[in-house]
Amino acid sequence: MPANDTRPLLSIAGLSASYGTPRGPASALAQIDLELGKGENLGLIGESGCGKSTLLKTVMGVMPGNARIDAGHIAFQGRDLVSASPEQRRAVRWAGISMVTQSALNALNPVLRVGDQIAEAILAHRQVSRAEAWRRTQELLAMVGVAPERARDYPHQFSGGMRQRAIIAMALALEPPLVLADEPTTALDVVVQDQIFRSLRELQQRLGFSLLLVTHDLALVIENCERVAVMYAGQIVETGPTRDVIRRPAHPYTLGLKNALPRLGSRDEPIAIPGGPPDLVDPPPGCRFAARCPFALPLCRSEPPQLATVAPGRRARCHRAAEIDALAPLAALPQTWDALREGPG
Ligand SMILES: Nc1ncnc2c1ncn2[C@@H]1O[C@H](COP(=O)(O)OP(=O)(O)OP(=O)(O)O)[C@@H](O)[C@H]1O
Repeated sequence: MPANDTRPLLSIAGLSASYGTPRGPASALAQIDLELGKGENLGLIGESGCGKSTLLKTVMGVMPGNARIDAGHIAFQGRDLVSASPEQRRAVRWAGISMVTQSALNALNPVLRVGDQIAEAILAHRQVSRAEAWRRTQELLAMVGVAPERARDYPHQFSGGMRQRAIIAMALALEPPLVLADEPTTALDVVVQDQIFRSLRELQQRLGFSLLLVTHDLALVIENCERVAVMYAGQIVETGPTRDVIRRPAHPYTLGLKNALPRLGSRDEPIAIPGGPPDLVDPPPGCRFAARCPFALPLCRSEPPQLATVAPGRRARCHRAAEIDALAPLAALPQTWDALREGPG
């Protein structure tokens, strides 16, 4: 991409995807619009099953066999990946877009030395000698905070944190402009998690990659991502600068997520959002959050809201987004959600 290119690094527009299931297609992603600039960090949050991993796998081009893209585009450096040939896709994978997943144990081959696995990734994409690939591997391990001589170890000789660092080294091996991270530190304790994120940020300063971070941990997003996208039942319901979204959510679901967090310095109990997500095989005709939303109107149950700009740099998918300042204080009250628990009407 030329240095003066002002296009976003990644631009997802109208992306819908589904999984084939015995009951019919499950709408796992619906009309996803998302942009990520060069060097930017975007956090993707939302409850389990909302489609975060599906979105990353779709961008990476590693969807399972029963998944299909139904509509939309994923432009990476201005080129559409949805219509790209398998060869073009392969060329982008790892060299253009790499992925760090939650389970380093599954991502590393237990019978190969860690260093060999990283060196192989380099040799598969770059015209370099084995010696050069090995030198680069040691350099990469040092960069992520693993002693280079440990390159000769097998994965089982590494601690969980070291394995995760090795996976990050592998993801950065070809210096891709975009790194997708799916709960990269969830299995690790908080101290190791902090160390890994510190290294990631340092590496980012040196290498300049963009990061799309999937996590259920809002604190990680607040610390590491300047922008956040909130997902619910396969849709983006809100995006914007992290601080603004957390401080003043523009969507009732984000208000609910905030309530579910333990509040620092407060004796108030976290408030859970009652109910569960809709059936993705037969999603509701209106807003996908309507059944759990204390502010839903008849319109919300019949008309799907669009992801609309609500302030500069901020978008929300809610018919009542304009009234959110009046609704927010109500959302902080447990009885608002209790009414929903007792059933509508
Ligand atoms: N291979 C599959 N076949 C059918 N349905 C699937 C498949 N993989 C995921 N799903 C469904 O697609 C939806 C989105 O799942 P996905 O794993 O993307 O969510 P997630 O937000 O990443 O969840 P988690 O935080 O638990 O990882 C869920 O309803 C899930 O059950």
